[in-house]
Amino acid sequence: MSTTHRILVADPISEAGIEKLKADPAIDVDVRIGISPEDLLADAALYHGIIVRSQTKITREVLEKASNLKAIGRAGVGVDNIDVEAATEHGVIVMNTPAGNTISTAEHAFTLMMSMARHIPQAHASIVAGRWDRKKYVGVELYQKTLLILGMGRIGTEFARRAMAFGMRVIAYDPFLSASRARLLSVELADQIDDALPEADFITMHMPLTPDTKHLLNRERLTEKVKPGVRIVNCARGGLIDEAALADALESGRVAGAALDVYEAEPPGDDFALRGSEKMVFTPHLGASTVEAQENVGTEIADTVRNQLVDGTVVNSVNMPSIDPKTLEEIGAYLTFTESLGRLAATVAPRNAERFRIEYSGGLSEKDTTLVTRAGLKGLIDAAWGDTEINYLNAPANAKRLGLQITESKQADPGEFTDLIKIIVTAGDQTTTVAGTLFGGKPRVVLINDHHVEGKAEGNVLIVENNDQPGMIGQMGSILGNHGVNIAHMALSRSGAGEKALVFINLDSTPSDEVLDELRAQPSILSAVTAEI
Ligand SMILES: NC(=O)C1=CN([C@@H]2O[C@H](COP(=O)(O)OP(=O)(O)OC[C@H]3O[C@@H](n4cnc5c(N)ncnc54)[C@H](O)[C@@H]3O)[C@@H](O)[C@H]2O)C=CC1
Ligand SMILES: O=C(O)CCC(=O)C(=O)O
Repeated sequence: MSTTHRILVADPISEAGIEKLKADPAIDVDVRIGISPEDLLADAALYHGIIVRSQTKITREVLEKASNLKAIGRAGVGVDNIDVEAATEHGVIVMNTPAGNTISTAEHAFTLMMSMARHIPQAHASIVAGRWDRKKYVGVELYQKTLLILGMGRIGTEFARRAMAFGMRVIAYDPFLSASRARLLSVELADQIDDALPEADFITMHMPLTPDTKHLLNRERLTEKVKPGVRIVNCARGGLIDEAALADALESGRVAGAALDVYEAEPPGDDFALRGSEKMVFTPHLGASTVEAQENVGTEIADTVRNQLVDGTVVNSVNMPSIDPKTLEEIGAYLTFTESLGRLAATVAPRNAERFRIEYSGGLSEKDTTLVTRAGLKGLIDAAWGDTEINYLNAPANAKRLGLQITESKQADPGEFTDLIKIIVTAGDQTTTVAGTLFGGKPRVVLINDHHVEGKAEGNVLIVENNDQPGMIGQMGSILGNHGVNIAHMALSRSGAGEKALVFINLDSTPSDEVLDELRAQPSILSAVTAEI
């Protein structure tokens, strides 16, 4: 029976995007534009997917109520209206449409720069008011001026192309931009923002708002570092500029003008210091508001959220590595198996694990194993801490919360296996190792601490450590048989004759505590643990 996935469209997206969802039999779509925060909280549990632009806030509170939610789609770039950390903790994938509005936003920012350079909005208003102010609105050319681009990503790059066509010298400041990429784009790369600020006649900002970028243009930079007479454009995020400091810098004349599409508070409140300034150009967050950009992001986000819910595909996620159907097929077989290994490790390891190390050898060492590691972690945390809410997405965040350190290593040489996955769990000075592989596609446990076994990594398992002496297998078999527990498969291992031995038993049912107590009471049985892996 096919499942229907219910998607809420909470903000306006293109009709084409909504039509795509409506036409899909696997999707049940609710279009509730402008849904109130109260209604969103009340109905959050109804939805598997939610699509937003920037109006609807997906808060931690909403995520706590949204017990069926799997995916949030943002028709646009910035995800500041979504509590991504809370989404990750709740195992909800957040995806956006990074490229769909790049051109529109770059064109809008460029338009703001030109309007500011030539006082277009002020001159227009003066005509509307019945004046003919030809002397008042003398502008400046862009030609041969120096432009500083702060944030040379998609939009910054498109802005640079347009600026060069106008004959501007372009400097880029972006800590993540390599020298070779800067050369390729024909821009000068600034190592330090403060070295570039005194050179720029124009500055444009194209980076996300993060704790590092908040008030990047702060009071000191706006009043002491920028070139006197600079003009500034911000079409990225409001908090990048200290608006109060900008108002003072405009007042003093250090900054000649500024053009904003984004604000510290949206919409700006009554206390908005810049509102009355003649040197300002404003638009109400219109960067992505074109027919083309909205068509792009609306259809793209509809596909992205639909594909995630229906096929498990992850693209353009801000909190999860991308996974396409081909990779999913390549590593899919290892996911459940590695989760089983994680559960097994939790069963054999002492409580309060502090470190989780996963080693890949052989063919797997060449693949993207991010999700496989998360699968192992999920199995361990679920079995050791009883956290059934754990999933591939929130496993690393939960490991951090539990104080569990994670390391991953890879080596090409697989030893005697084609692929080998080893999980090593450490608690204090105790270390537990389990390893497994796929034999002809069948999951097998091949190592438990220093015991080499060949156990089936599935279902109910019983692991018994005992002194190697005659009659032990019969003893275990009788205890299990007396309690009606049937053995499906058994694998034996011993360090050497008369030393310690390990028996890995697959059972048809879960043995009771009574069975385990009876086994543990045998003088030659050193330990007996059971798990459903
Ligand atoms: N006004 C509007 O309607 C729109 C605004 N935006 C905003 O524009 C911004 C840029 O968008 P894209 O170019 O698509 O993003 P992007 O991710 O392609 O580029 C952002 C760039 O900022 C750089 N960066 C990060 N931290 C930095 C720092 N501390 N200093 C300097 N550079 C830093 C990154 O390395 C990256 O190259 C985003 O904040 C986005 O939310 C995007 C679309 C529409
Ligand atoms: O949805 C919108 O119009 C806002 C676009 C935006 O700011 C973004 O994509 O980051």
